[in-house]
Amino acid sequence: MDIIFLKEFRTQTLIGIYPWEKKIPQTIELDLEIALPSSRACQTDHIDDALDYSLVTERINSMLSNQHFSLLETLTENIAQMILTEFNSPWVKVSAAKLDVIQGVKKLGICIQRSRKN
Ligand SMILES: Nc1nc2c(c(=O)[nH]1)N=C([C@H](O)[C@@H](O)CO)CN2
Repeated sequence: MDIIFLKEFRTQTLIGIYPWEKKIPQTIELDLEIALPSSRACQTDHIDDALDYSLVTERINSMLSNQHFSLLETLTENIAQMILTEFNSPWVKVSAAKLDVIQGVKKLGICIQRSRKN
């Protein structure tokens, strides 16, 4: 299985359970592993045969700029389901972390793995 990975992808979004978190965007850090539907690009060297990772970051930025999630759980689930359906990936791992939100904890978050149901 071939995998595209994106590490320490930082983006801004409204996230959290508290009233201030519904108004003030926070930086979150995403780590993604995206299984590829095909390894064709390894032979052809054509972007049309690849999963274009720049489209993934654009789509995530667009999703997160238009929505507020209360929980990191729902944020990661929405990203995972979008990647499985829109990018035809068979399997995805999504981690999302908040930075410096609890004293003494540099990063905290959640990591989920999801597979496409055929
Ligand atoms: N399991 C979770 N616990 C908590 C979350 C969360 O998203 N998932 N969020 C918060 C608050 O929004 C907090 O991060 C604000 O500092 C608390 N617990």
